[in-house]
Amino acid sequence: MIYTCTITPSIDYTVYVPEFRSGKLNRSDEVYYYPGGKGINVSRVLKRLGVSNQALGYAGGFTGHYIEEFLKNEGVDADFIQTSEITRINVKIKSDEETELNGPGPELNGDQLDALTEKVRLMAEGDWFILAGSLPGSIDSAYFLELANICAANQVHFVLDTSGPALKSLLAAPVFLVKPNQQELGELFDVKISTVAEAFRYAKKLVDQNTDHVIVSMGGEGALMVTQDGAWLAKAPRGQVVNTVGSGDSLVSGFIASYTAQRDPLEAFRYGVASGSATAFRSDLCRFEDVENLLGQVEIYPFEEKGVTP
Ligand SMILES: Nc1ncnc2c1ncn2[C@@H]1O[C@H](COP(=O)(O)OP(=O)(O)OP(=O)(O)O)[C@@H](O)[C@H]1O
Ligand SMILES: O=P(O)(O)OC[C@@]1(O)O[C@H](CO)[C@@H](O)[C@@H]1O
Repeated sequence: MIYTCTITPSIDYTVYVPEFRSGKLNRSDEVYYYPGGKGINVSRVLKRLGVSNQALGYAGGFTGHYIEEFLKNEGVDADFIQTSEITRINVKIKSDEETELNGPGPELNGDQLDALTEKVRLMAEGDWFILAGSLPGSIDSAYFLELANICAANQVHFVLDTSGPALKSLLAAPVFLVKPNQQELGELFDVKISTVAEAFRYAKKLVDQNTDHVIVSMGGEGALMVTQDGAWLAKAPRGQVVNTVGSGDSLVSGFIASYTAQRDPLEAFRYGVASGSATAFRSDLCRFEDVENLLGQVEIYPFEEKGVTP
């Protein structure tokens, strides 16, 4: 079974304005209320790709209720631990640029944390645990490391798509896949990464540490995958960008959907990049047909430290 986990879900209040003017009154006649948070996005895309999974995490208040109802209507299985706090609303402004305003995650007490630990303990060998999205600073990183160690002990594949201080400590545990974007990878090492060669160098450090697959996503430029067996660069397909929110999460979904079916990391990488781009070309997340249509347009090249080998 595949489990996603979103500690900090959101409603993504997505507003299209032809020209956004900061400090002024802006009016929009096109708005959407998507359930968000990275793990939830991963779950929704997995479901669209025909892969059954369960969304775990925390939700509360009227916004939490909205998210649960939305997922139920889409047929996405969810089992959230309830919070007394209202789940955040993140504002996504789509104009000539994309502007985001994300709220904080919930304050969680010991019982709420224990309830998640218990769910992780019950996972079986061969299951997948995808921890995605921001991890509140109010929770000690040691807690997340404990979850990672339970996964390792029970041979549950551990996948990470998060950022910040907790990510740094979590990479001490065995990780099947981590998907930082270029900026998040840089933050891990306190450097600014501006070239693929630099991304390769730091991704390789993670592979040499304890991570099987590192995928560094680079927006419209595509992505770089580094494993013990080599490194590959995928060029993203070109298209009309509508809303890139969730494209990184879709990459993770596409990779896992393909990998669990074929156990072929390169094909999974291709499927992941196609899924990420398919989401960038839609207002909401990608659909199965979108991914299949883009698959043939994802070009993959082996990458060597000197550069790309076409
Ligand atoms: N402008 C774009 N054109 C084509 N594909 C894109 C574009 N932006 C993103 N993608 C696709 O989505 C993948 C992930 O994008 P990105 O690096 O922006 O992830 P991210 O920063 O983790 O995003 P998010 O946190 O919103 O999910 C890219 O590797 C690429 O395949
Ligand atoms: O604040 P976080 O947890 O880092 O990111 C949350 C978020 O921006 O990520 C998703 C897209 O990846 C959105 O659905 C959501 O609003």
